[in-house]
Amino acid sequence: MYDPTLPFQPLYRSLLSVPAINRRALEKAIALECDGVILDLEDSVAPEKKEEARDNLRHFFSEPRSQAQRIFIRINALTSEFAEDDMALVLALHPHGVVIPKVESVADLEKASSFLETARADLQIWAMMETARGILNAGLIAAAREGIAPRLSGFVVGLNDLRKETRVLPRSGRTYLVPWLMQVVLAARAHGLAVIDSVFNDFRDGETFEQECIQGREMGFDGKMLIHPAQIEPANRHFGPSEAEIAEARAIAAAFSKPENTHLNVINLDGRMIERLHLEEAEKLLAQLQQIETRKTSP
Ligand SMILES: CC(C)(COP(=O)(O)OP(=O)(O)OC[C@H]1O[C@@H](n2cnc3c(N)ncnc32)[C@H](O)[C@@H]1OP(=O)(O)O)[C@@H](O)C(=O)NCCC(=O)NCCSC(=O)C[C@H](O)C(=O)O
Ligand SMILES: [Mg+2]
Repeated sequence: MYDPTLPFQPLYRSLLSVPAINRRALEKAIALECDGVILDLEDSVAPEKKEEARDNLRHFFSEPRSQAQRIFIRINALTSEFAEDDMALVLALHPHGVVIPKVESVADLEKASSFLETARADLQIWAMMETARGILNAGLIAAAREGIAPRLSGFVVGLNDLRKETRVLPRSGRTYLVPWLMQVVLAARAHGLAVIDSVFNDFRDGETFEQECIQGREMGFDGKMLIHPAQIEPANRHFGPSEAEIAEARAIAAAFSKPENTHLNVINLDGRMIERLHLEEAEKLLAQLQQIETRKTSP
């Protein structure tokens, strides 16, 4: 069963992007059931509105808000004239993490880390994987977590930028993009990062969105970056454990807890070979379920 001693793994099923310039959306975001919000200072804010958007975030952080949501700030590109002021804001507001757009190299992470030298150790860096160079270097970038960028905690794919640069057309099933998506997942998993699938722009097309969530989950993503509140419920559903997975995890945990199986590493469960690695997976899934249940009841 659920073991409270397992390390705390935050939920990242649904990360909603909220334009920092949109006060109404910022107000609404607090009460939404997404696992996290990405307060966006980059693409959704016009250049002349950046300072007003930063002011909105100062106000947002001064208000009481849900402890259940992870809060990220997406800054402008490190090469832009806005990055320094954005990072100063991040230092002042202490979100859970800062999302760096268009990360292409380890040097980008070094630069981001240097801005945050005086920040609390738990302030995370998340990197957007959304350029051709970024995807090519995904393994090296992820490995920086074990070297010069220990704050690095997650990747978020950005397909709008990646499609623009590579000219891959938006087609059903994301056929030509799948190898690059899998490269990002592989790099993230090799170095213990969370990994989040890209936004889906047609927020009124719920059916295709659900298919993309199913695909993202099958590819190994932890969750999806979202642009609209209507996408939260399906993302939470598809990136959370299904009824069948819960039943299976419980059956595996129950089987290994039987006295006759205590000293066995491999057992026969209804005609299938089950090993202790499956028990670890089952325990992780049940821990995630427990967190989801707790979220429903916590303010
Ligand atoms: C896309 C939108 C501009 C649509 O907004 P709107 O026209 O207001 O839609 P609705 O009328 O359907 O909205 C219904 C209510 O929901 C609120 N709302 C909408 N979106 C959000 C949101 N993101 N967060 C919180 N609340 C939201 C509206 O205010 C309405 O409320 P009410 O007034 O009570 O009825 C809009 O959805 C939007 O701006 N979305 C986010 C855009 C964004 O953040 N873009 C940047 C991230 S995308 C990205 O990162 C791409 C990546 O870099 C890449 O390369 O791929
Ligand atoms: Mg982008």
